[in-house]
Amino acid sequence: MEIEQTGLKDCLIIKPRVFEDPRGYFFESFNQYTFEEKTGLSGRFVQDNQSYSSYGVIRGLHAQTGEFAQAKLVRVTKGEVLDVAVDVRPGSPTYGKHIAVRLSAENKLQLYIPRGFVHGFSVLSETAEFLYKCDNFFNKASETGVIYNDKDLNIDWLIPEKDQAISDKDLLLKPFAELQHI
Ligand SMILES: Cc1cn([C@H]2C[C@H](O)[C@@H](COP(=O)(O)OP(=O)(O)O[C@H]3O[C@H](C)C(=O)[C@H](O)[C@H]3O)O2)c(=O)[nH]c1=O
Repeated sequence: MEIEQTGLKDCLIIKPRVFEDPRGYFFESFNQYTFEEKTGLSGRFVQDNQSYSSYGVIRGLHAQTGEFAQAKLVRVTKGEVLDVAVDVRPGSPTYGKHIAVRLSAENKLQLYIPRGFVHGFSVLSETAEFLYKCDNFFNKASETGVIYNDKDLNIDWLIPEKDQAISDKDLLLKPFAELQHI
């Protein structure tokens, strides 16, 4: 697997080694030993999640706070998304900066998002299947986030406003300026 830095400390783009042959392809979507050896980060994940969304859906920007903060290793197994991670780590030199990367079943790229980031994605294809590993368990009481169209973050989700589909829950998320540190 190859690691690409994003400019946000420990937020990494991961390109797995894909073995192709006349039957199709094979790749290790996760190997704890290889992950830890290549990244120098903990590869101890405790929960796998999967979501399925249609074109125009924007999920996020979400995080869990405090002792339930989560690092995530995200990938797409059907379709394509624009995956966005925003650094909100206390004292980070890149506080408020974000990375946006296209993840797709085609490119098989993964994004490792450390604890202390809010995370979201927009669906660029007709549908998208989104899988991710978390290094901490779900804890509803610890959920927080930033509204997807925050003016300070000014994220380009690559989805025309008329096509955007946002949950009522996400419409209630706070502005970035009001977010307490994760
Ligand atoms: C996240 C989560 C949710 N749920 C339940 C709670 C809700 O009744 C239902 C849907 O949850 P939610 O609307 O929060 O799902 P998403 O909007 O996809 O949330 C995720 O979206 C962004 C992209 C993230 O990075 C987070 O991991 C996560 O917040 O699943 C669980 O039972 N376990 C869980 O770990």
